Formats: sequence, C-alpha cells, structure tokens
Amino acid sequence: MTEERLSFQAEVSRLLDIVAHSLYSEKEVFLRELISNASDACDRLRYAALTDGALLGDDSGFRIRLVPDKDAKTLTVWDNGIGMSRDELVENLGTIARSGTGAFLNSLTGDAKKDVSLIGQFGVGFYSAFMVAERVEVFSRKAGEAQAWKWESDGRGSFTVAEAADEDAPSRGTRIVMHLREDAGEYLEDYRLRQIVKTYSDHIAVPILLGKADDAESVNAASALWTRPKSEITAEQYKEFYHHVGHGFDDPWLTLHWRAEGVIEYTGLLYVPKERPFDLFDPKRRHRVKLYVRRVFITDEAEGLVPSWLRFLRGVVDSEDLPLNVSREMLQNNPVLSKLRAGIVKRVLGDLVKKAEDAESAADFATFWDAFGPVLKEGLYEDYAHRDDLLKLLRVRTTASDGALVSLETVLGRMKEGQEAIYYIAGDDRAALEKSPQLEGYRAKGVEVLLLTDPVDEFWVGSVREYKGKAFKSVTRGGADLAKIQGEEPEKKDTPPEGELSSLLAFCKLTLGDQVKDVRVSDRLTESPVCLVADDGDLDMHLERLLAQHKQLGAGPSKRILELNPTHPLIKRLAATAANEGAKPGLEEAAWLLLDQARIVEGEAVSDPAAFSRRLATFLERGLAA
Ligand SMILES: Nc1ncnc2c1ncn2[C@@H]1O[C@H](COP(=O)(O)OP(=O)(O)OP(=O)(O)O)[C@@H](O)[C@H]1O
Repeated sequence: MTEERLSFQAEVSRLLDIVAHSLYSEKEVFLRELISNASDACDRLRYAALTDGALLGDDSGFRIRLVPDKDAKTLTVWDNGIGMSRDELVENLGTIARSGTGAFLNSLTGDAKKDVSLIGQFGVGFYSAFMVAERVEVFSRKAGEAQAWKWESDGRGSFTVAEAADEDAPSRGTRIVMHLREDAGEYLEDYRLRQIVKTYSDHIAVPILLGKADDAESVNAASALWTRPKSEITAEQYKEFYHHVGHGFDDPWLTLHWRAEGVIEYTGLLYVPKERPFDLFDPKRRHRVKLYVRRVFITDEAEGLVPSWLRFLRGVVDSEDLPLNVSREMLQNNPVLSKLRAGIVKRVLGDLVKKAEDAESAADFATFWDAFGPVLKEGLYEDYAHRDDLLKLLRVRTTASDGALVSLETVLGRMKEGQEAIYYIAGDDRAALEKSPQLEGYRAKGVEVLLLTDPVDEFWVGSVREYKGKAFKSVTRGGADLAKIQGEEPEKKDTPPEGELSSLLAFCKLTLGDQVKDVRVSDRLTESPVCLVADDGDLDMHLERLLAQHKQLGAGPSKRILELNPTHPLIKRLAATAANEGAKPGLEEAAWLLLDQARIVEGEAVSDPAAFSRRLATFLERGLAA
C-alpha cells in the first residue's frame, strides 16, 4: 500500500494549533505524556497475553526507551507494548475519541494564556509531542501482527500513513521519533531527560531506559507506586501518579492509600480530584478507577467496582484475590468485586465524613462539595445503605446562609419552635430562587429555607423524605403551615372582610375554570399579590418542569393552585369590587392577569400571550385614564 495522506479531525487541528503556538511554560510534560501512553501500551499487552501468551513471543520483559540523537536532533520514545495497527494509528492519532472533548473545546476562549491552563487540565496526550517537535514519526507494529506502519505529521492539518520498512519499525510496539524544534535542544541532554523522568514518571512500573544499550540502567524506580510503603512515597510522587493514572492536571484534593487484609486482600490508591473532570456528567456515568490483579492491569471499565455516585474518584485498586486470567466479562456479578466495592465505599466515605466533620476545614470541604456534591447526591437515592453517611456530607445553601454551604445539622439547629419540616425550594438558579414569592412568608418569620439548584435535588429530597424525623417540604407545594411556627412575628397588615375575600375567590374560580386546581388565600405571601403552588399530592412545579424538559412527564402537567395575598392593596381592591359590583368585565380580565402574572414569576409561559397582551394594554390604558 502506498502512502496515504489524511486530514486530522477538525478538533485535533484546533488543539494542535494551540499546542504548537502556545507559550506553554512546562513544555517538558510532553515526555510524561508519551511515557504514560507507552506504559499503558505495556499494561494492555500484559493483559492480552494472559489469554494469548503467543503475543509476547520471546520478548516478555516490558521496557520503555528514551534515545536522544544529537546529530539527527531527534528524541525517540520506544516501547515494546501492544502497538497499533494501521487503523488504530489513524483513529488514535487523528481524532479525539474522549467524551468531554466538545465541552473542552467550547470552553477555549481564544486567549492563549487562559487556554493553556485549560489545556493543562484537559491534557493533550500524544499531541503534546508537537510542543517540542516540528515533525513526528510514529513507527508501530501491533503485537501478533507481521506488518508495521509508519505515521508522520508536521502537525499542520494532515498526516500520512504507509507501510513501514521492517528495519525502521520495532519488532513489537511503538517508536515515536520527534524531530525537535530549534529551541528544544535541551531534550537531547541525558541529564535533562533523567531529571524529567524522575520528576514526572518515577512511579511508572515499567523500567525506563536511557540510550540504546542493552544494559542501560533504568532511570525510574520501576515498581508500581501503590506497592511501596507509604513512608517511602513523597507528596510529589503521589501527585505525579495522580496525573498519570487520572489523566488530571489539577492536584488531588484527597489521596487515599491503604492496604486491606482480612476477608479480601487488596491495595487501594485513590484520589479525589480538586476540579471536575470534563466528562463528569456524561450520561454513561462511568467510573475510571483502574483494576489490577497482582500488579497486572485488567481494566478501567470494571462495572460495579465503584458506584457511579463516586465516579469522580481516580486511581488504582489492586486485588490479591481475583484470578489473574479474569476476563472483563467474568467480572460482572463477581463476589470478590462486590467486596472490593464495599471496601472502597466504606473507606472513601469514612474519610470524607472525617473531612466534613472537621470544622477547621469547612471552607476546604465546601470546594469539594461544590465540585462533586451533585454526584454524591445521586447516592442519596440510589444507595440506601450509605444514605446516613451521605447525609452527613450533604451541604446546602439556604436563605439564612448568605451564600455559604451549611450542613443539615446546622439547619436543624436553627429550626423555629413549632417548625415540623425542613423547608426547601428547588429551581435552576439561586438568585432567581431567592426572589420567589413563595419564600416571602418564611423569610418574614425568620424560617430558614434550603435553596436547591442541582437537577438531582428534587430526586433525593423525594426519596430521602426526612432527616432526623423532620420531613423535607417544598415551599411551593401544599399548605404553608406558617401559622403553627413560632418565628419572628411580621407586622400585622389589614385584610379585607371575610365576605369580600370569599366573593373574590369564588369569582376567580369561576372565571379561571379548569386552568387552576383551586384559588385560595395565601399565608405565605407578604409582598407579592399572587403565586402558584402545587397541591399536596401533585408533583412539585420545578420537578414537573424538569421532567417535561427531559420528556419524562407521563401525563400532562398538573393543575396549580393560585394563591392570593389578602394584604396586598390590589387584592383588597379587587375583593371590594367583587363583593360590591359582582361580575364585571374588568374583574374578569383582572382574574386572568393575576394568573398570568403568577405564571410569569414562576418562570412559566403564559397560556395565551396574545390575550395577555391585550388585557395588559386595556388595563394600562384604563389606569392612565383614571
Ligand atoms: N505508545 C503507544 N502504544 C500504543 N497505543 C498508543 C500509544 N500512544 C498512544 N496510543 C493510543 O492512542 C490513543 C490516544 O493517545 P492520547 O495520548 O492522545 O490520548 P489518551 O492516552 O487516550 O489520553 P490522554 O490525553 O489523557 O493521555 C491512546 O488511547 C492509545 O490507544
């Protein structure tokens, strides 16, 4: 087959453009990326060879070699791992398959400085070679295949693939030759390469050799980091391993390294990242923890090893009990795997609870919660067994917390006498929620209300139902129960006589007909004239909107209750009119306007915009004329 020229996927071209032109201050990380890929390639072959020993041939010792050539001004990174076929070269080195890429590219601003830091978080893997090289050649021979392939590119829009001459390609694995740029000469120096390997890749379990010689010494420690005693691992090494294993470029927020002995034996080295990974909300909700069996990498897709509500964890679990030849399929419903999972969850939750209960680190815990709280909340309704611990971790913003996150315990401690429920309001945006008319009465009485703005909130409150005997209750559903609560007493305002109010209620009910479930007097409003609430047995309004957005609402939307504020001057006037003059066209229009107004405040569409606009115009005109 002759040489073929192919274009990079548009996203790759964009990335390469930024990579090549950015003033990346730490260009040296390209080597970490390539070594990381090389070590993954060795891991993958080691796993494949468990079932097909022939793949290793007579070369079973894995290694990575760095070969600088000062004359040719090239640096070569070579591994005898799994290698890539032609199609894999095209696919892996021409596209970006990872989910979250779209989100990442959209978040690029075009401002080089900001983008570099974003790229730092995202990681560009193989493509980082173009930070130091003006041309890159990749020679690869897949384990078990005879034909080797050559991929080549200058990183400007396209690449070529062709069959490689036998003598150019490794007998197995991948050889990456970087033709270094003028200003990248430092990467030809042995001391510099040693220094970079020590800094970033010491934890790599495969030996990294410098130079071509067969007896070259390995530059790194070449033992799996998690097998070393904790006392011998520096904070830097833990951090670098996190970068390798988690593909994260932030620093870990929490590092957990433990060895379990007893019913099952395993080692865990897990990290909680500081920042949200780009694919955290990918619908597949997959975790990324790598499963090893006695130092052999098995998979990073062991379903059930980590619950999806802990999918932000990164790291390694190395089991002593699973059989080495365990296939990925055999892992499903494997009892050892369930025990591993139980052990992991217990350990991680235990440490998180400790962090949560340490008053001194409240601000630190809040940054964690802001990043991963929405994911942990999924556990509240998915995993009954861990609900109590998760509730200890739960942090919320409330009408009384001034933007800070507080625990349910704090909220409980601030409840008023006679308050039987923990009140909440759910919506998309905190600022908008704080202006909700339904909150007015609670605010006036000094009753704290949770402001829930994550889409998952409605689901966990709905399934957890109560905390220490106090039910969660939405302020936009059912009665307000404010009369029973001994709070700060708001000043009493006049209300119209009972008869006038009932006339208005009856009139509104008659006029609005089946557009509302009921019209009633409100005790939750103090400022606004009207609001909508859901009836006790119906879905809360925000939840219903959420379900409708996701086309999950079986039946049509339920009807609302329109509540009128008897202390509002407008309602008083309307009540007097209804009692004294009975039905008149102006009053009918007013009833419709009240309903539309309540819908607008709720963020909902008015049912008949043309009629709304006509009524409003009539009213304004009348108002001006008066
Ligand atoms: N030395 C190698 N041997 C075999 N396959 C490789 C090698 N280097 C890269 N690959 C393949 O190319 C793919 C893309 O590599 P790349 O470094 O761009 O991304 P990644 O490793 O998936 O993620 P990250 O950007 O976080 O490193 C890898 O997933 C792997 O399949």
